[in-house]
Amino acid sequence: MQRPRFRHRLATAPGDVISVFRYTHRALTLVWQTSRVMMLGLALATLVAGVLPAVVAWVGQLIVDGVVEAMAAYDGDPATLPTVLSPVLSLVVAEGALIALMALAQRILDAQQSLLRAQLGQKVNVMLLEKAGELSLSQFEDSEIYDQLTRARREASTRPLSLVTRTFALLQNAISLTGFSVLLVQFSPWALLIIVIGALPVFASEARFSGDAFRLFRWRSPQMREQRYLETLLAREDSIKEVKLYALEPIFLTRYRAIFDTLYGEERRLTLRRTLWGFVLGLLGTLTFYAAYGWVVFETIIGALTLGQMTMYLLVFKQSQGALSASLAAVSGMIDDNLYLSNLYEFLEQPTERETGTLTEGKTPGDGLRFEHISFAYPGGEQVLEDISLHLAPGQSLALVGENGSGKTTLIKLLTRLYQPSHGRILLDGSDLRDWDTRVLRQRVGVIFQDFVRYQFSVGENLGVGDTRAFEDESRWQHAARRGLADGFIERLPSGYHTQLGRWFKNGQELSGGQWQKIALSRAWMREDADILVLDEPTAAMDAAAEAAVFNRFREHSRDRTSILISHRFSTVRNADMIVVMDHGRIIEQGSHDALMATRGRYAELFELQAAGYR
Ligand SMILES: Nc1ncnc2c1ncn2[C@@H]1O[C@H](COP(=O)(O)OP(=O)(O)OP(=O)(O)O)[C@@H](O)[C@H]1O
Repeated sequence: MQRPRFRHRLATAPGDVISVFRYTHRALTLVWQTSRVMMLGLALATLVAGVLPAVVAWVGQLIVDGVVEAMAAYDGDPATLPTVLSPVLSLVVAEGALIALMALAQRILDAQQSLLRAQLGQKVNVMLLEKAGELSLSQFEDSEIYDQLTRARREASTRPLSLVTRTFALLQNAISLTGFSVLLVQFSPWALLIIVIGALPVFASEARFSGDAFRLFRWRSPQMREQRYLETLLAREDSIKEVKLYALEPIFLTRYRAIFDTLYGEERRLTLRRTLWGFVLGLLGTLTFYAAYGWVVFETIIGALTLGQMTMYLLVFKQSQGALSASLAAVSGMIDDNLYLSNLYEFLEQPTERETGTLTEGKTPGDGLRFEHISFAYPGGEQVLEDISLHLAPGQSLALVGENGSGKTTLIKLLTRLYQPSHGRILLDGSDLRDWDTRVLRQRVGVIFQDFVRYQFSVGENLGVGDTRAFEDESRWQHAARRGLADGFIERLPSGYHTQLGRWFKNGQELSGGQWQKIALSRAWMREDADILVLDEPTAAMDAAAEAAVFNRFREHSRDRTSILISHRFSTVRNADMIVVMDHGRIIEQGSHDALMATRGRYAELFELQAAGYR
């Protein structure tokens, strides 16, 4: 399979370098909102951990000079030993205590970070899921938005904390550096310059490569998604049956490997370049350090520095170099985090369509449902519904028939406002669906789609999802199950309504296709307030006796409700008050069974065909 190659350095506008920090403030706010106490704790521990190294270096100098002085003062008389020793020893104790304090500050920092990481990960994931809930169905079906969501879920939950940690690391190292600079400047201001010059090239190359790494991450996210999908196919119980029977593993695995090979190739190229440049430019740092080393040694030999000062300056040189490169690494890490956060915020800022109106009641209650010249095309797709007009009075039953793909389910998606018509309008009780409060609207409509969800929950909860207010109400479950004719088999299950369904969790019980459909039907019956019931091929998996029983029960309970039934079985369709025959998105015939049979059109033809099949 030919796959596009990633080209490094796609586009970096000059403004990017500054704008790259635009999310730092937001990340800080996010962490602040998550836990003020911990953020303050982090700041304090950072300050302590930042100041201490310079103090330790200074005490170190005092110790060495103290030792030299004590050596000179000690005249061999053991009686004077305590007086000579005690100042130096107390300095040693002080340094030990400082080191212990530093270790404590570091531990506290680590502990706070790991707790904050957990809290923030959860917070960002909830933000992402809440946002996902606000997206419209067409946004969900947009592969770019889906990519953004996947990328954000994979990376972004750890990035806000990482950004904050790095901001603090930068502060900590900047504080240490200031301390070191105070000491170093006394030696020579040039020494400072040498250190800065040594560190800059590595930083520049790191910043550049992290930009490249991010662009690579973005570029490959569709392929990563494809890989995840193949993993799902190969490792999940609902697909593994077919994969095994058709012996698909080799094909899927080959594809899986091919994707990896392309991605890995790009990653290797980048890693190699990054390592090579990191090493070469890092040598510059080592070089400057040893130049400074030579200089300090020289100054000590000619007597300009004491031995204590030499030890201190060498330590300070080493540590300031460390602190500087840690600061620069923090900055380049911050650039990195900002890039990944840009992805998170791009997703969170995706405009969502205003989904809801305010109406809770129509202008002319009792008018029922009206489709007026409805046309519709899925985003980026062709027209699938054309000029559909229909009126359905309360209590009437409608059956939709037509070939596969003729637009029946799409019509229901428009009725439930999962999509908006491209032209025309749908009225409920005289008011446009767009003006209805979607929550009220959806409470009035009970729908079971062909591809209803088989939740890996208990039986009762699988019914309860039909009405969130009665999600855990066992008597309502039982009532709904009786209407959907599911009560019989549910009561025979090991734990009745509390039996876990599906195979993902412990003691899960799998149901047959027909049993699942009865669960779905009962779920629709949970909607007691719904005055419009829609069943999209609800009985395709049931045996003939079960189907007949379901429809008798359905008619009995839906007498005062409007019902819409989609079915390919004409025996169930014939009893509807009105039958609508669809073809390529248009209505080609409509009327009662008898009227349609009398006109001897498409309906009559299809009905005869099915009837002949049963004879
Ligand atoms: N989410 C979607 N995005 C784009 N096109 C879609 C989508 N869902 C359906 N379609 C297209 O819309 C057309 C109508 O599909 P629809 O599901 O409404 O048909 P149907 O009459 O319910 O078919 P069936 O009897 O097979 O259930 C089909 O051509 C299909 O390819």
